[in-house]
Amino acid sequence: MRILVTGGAGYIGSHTVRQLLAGGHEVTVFDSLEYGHRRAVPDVNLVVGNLRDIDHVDNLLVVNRIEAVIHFAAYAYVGESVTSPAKYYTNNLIYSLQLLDRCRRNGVQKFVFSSTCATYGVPDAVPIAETAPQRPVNPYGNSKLAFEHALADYAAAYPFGYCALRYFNAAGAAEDGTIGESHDPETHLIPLVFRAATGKIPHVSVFGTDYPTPDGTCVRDYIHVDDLARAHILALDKIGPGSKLQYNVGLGRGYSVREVIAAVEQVTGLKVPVKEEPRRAGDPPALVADAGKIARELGWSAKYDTLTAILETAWRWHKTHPNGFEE
Ligand SMILES: NC(=O)c1ccc[n+]([C@@H]2O[C@H](COP(=O)([O-])OP(=O)(O)OC[C@H]3O[C@@H](n4cnc5c(N)ncnc54)[C@H](O)[C@@H]3O)[C@@H](O)[C@H]2O)c1
Ligand SMILES: O=c1ccn([C@@H]2O[C@H](COP(=O)(O)OP(=O)(O)O[C@H]3O[C@H](CO)[C@@H](O)[C@H](O)[C@H]3O)[C@@H](O)[C@H]2O)c(=O)[nH]1
Repeated sequence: MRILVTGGAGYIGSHTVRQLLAGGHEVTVFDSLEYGHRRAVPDVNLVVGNLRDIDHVDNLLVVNRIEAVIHFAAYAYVGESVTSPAKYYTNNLIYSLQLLDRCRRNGVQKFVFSSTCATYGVPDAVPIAETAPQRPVNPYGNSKLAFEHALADYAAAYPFGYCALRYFNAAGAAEDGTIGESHDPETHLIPLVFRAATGKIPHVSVFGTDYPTPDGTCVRDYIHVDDLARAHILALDKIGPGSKLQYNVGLGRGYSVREVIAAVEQVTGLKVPVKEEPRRAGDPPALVADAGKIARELGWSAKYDTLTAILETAWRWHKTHPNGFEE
C-alpha cells in the first residue's frame, strides 16, 4: 500500500515505519521534526513540514496517490496540555480535522489514528475495556477523544474506514538498539529513570505517593513500542469501507512508578536516586488495558510480555545513545 505516516519521525512512528518498510509498503513520512528525528527514519522518503500547512499535505496525498494514512503527529505531554490547552486543541484536533477532510476529498479510505488510554480518564475499574466510558481528565485526552468522534462520523457518512488504537504507555526500543525514545524535553518516566540511574540527572521525581494504589504511586500499563507498531500493521489489513474499529493496546498488567524504578535498578545494576514530589496535574491513579479485543479480532499479542523484557531493550538504547539521536 502507499501510506502517508504523519509524525513518522517520532518515537512510535519511526518504529512503525520500519515494520511498514519490512512489509513492502511504500511509505512517505511527514514530520515537522519538532520532536522527531531525521536519523530515526534513515531509509524512507521524509517530507519535512507542518500539518498546519494543509495544502502541503494535500499535495502529498495527490502526488503520491496515498491509499492509507497513519496519523501519529500530535503533542503528547499530558502535564503540558493542562497548562497550554490551546496548543493541544490546535495541533491534535484542528490540524487533525483538516487532515481528515483532505483524506476524504482525495479518496483516502483507510486511516489509523494514535489514540490513547487518556481518553478513559479515571476509569471506574481496571483493566479497562474499549466499552468503558470515555471521560478524559486532561485537555490532551479531550483532544484525542474529540477526533475519535470525528472519525466515527466520517466512517458513517463517507466511503471511509478507520481504526483508533488506544495506546497505553509506549516504552522500550528496537531490539537491535538503533532507534529508541529520544524526546527533548523528556518528561516520560522510563527514560528519566535511566537518566537518573546513569547520573545524567541528579534524581527522578516520583509525582504523588498518596494515590489509591498498592504503594501510593501511579500505575501504568507499559507496552513495547514494537508491539504497538505491529498493531498498526494488523489494523491496516483489517480496515475496510465503513470500518469503525477501536482497540486498546497494552500488556494488560500495571506497574507502579516505584516498581518501574526497582525494575530499572535490577536491569542496570545501578542505584536510582529518587525525590518524592506532589502529584502532577491530570494524572489518573491507574490505567491498565484489557487488550482482549485486539487479541481476538486481529490476533495481536505482545512479544515483550514483562516490564523487564521491555526495559532491557530500552537500556541497550540508552547505553549506546546517551544523548538520544543527538551526536
Ligand atoms: N508515547 C506514548 O506513550 C503514547 C501513548 C498514547 C498515545 N500516544 C500518541 O502516539 C502518537 C506518537 O507519540 P510519540 O510518543 O511517538 O510522540 P513523538 O513526539 O515522538 O512523535 C510525534 C511526532 O509528530 C511530529 N509532529 C507533531 N506535530 C506535528 C505537526 N503539526 N506537523 C507535523 N509533524 C508533527 C513531531 O515532530 C514528532 O516527530 C501521538 O499522537 C501521541 O499522542 C503516545
Ligand atoms: O518524572 C516523572 C515522570 C512521570 N512520572 C509518573 O509516571 C507515570 C507515567 O508518566 P509518563 O511517562 O509521563 O506517561 P503518561 O503521562 O502516562 O503519558 C504517556 O502515556 C499516555 C497514556 O497513558 C499517553 O497518552 C501519553 O501520550 C504519553 O505521554 C505517571 O503516573 C507520572 O505521574 C513520575 O512519577 N515522574
